[in-house]
Amino acid sequence: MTEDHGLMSDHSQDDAEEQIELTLRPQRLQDYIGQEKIKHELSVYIQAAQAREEALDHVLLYGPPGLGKTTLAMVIAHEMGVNIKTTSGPAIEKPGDLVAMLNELKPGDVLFIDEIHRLPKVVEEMLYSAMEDYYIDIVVGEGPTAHPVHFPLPPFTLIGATTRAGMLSAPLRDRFGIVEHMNYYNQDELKQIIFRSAKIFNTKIEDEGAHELAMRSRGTPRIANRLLKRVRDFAQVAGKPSIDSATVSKALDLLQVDQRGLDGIDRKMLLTMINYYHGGPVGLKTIAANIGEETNTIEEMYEPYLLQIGFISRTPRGRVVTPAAYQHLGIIYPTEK
Ligand SMILES: Nc1ncnc2c1ncn2[C@@H]1O[C@H](COP(=O)(O)OP(=O)(O)OP(=O)(O)O)[C@@H](O)[C@H]1O
Ligand SMILES: [Mg+2]
Repeated sequence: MTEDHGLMSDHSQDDAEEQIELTLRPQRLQDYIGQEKIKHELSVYIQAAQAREEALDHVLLYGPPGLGKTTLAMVIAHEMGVNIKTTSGPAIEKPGDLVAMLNELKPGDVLFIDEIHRLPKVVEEMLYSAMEDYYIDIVVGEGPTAHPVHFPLPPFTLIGATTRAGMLSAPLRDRFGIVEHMNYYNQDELKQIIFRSAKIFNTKIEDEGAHELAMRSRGTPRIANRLLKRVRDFAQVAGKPSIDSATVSKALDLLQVDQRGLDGIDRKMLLTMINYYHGGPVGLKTIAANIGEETNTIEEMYEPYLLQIGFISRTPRGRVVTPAAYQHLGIIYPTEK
């Protein structure tokens, strides 16, 4: 089978930024940093499927944005030695779009659907039989000439990515044999990712610089890589031969990314809860309305990290700001609430 990973099917892939993104992406499981439990499990399933000469079971990857779901899907295809076609839930508007994608699959190929929770219902329902028994039934023609056509598919692997598994309907979720929860990366893993990316960028970064950057990257490789690019610019303009921790601090202070990786919106959210609601409990909708963000954005992008580092907690009555967050923000925790 060829090495076409279907990358060219994405519209914006030809600009330089995207090219760098491609080189940044590890190709093999062994180059994929962190997520040890997931990698271990996948390597077993991949070896077993290969030995049986079968397609890998369908895989659902869920977790906050930027943790490497797309990258992992490509790694899986690469390890299986098959092609990957990539698309996303919102891009598949009608059943015909899905049929066109499925039609291109060869035995064992991977179909990657990002944001799979955003598939239209009719398309999702077609996936049920495609995933379970490798066929789809479509209706061809209209009115009196309309007739059903049974359309067999080659055995294939669907890899779905979503920010929250709870957003998938039960019938869809149940059809994934392998379900993996992606976790935030620890400092050490982020440092490794930063060193790896720096090497690809042909940039030198000192150990302390990488450490500082890792601390401010929200446990997220995509953020680490993005901040690395910006910090590199600052170091270059300042004429530094390598990125040191002072340069990282200075650049990220300017970018308003603080020492725990919180950005303006995180701080606005915490401060709103503290200043207007005595630190909570506050309902999600109230927070969203106050800071002018969608509830979804808060739930998928901001809240998981704040929960992870213990800056907020969830109670049945709403979100609560923790003493650790007060301390981080330099605000005295009210003794009486
Ligand atoms: N484990 C990893 N090791 C090395 N680099 C990684 C790893 N995970 C992600 N990256 C890098 O981080 C960036 C973001 O990864 P990717 O696009 O796969 O994230 P994602 O989880 O699919 O994000 P989203 O959920 O927003 O689509 C890429 O540049 C990728 O190379
Ligand atoms: Mg992605």
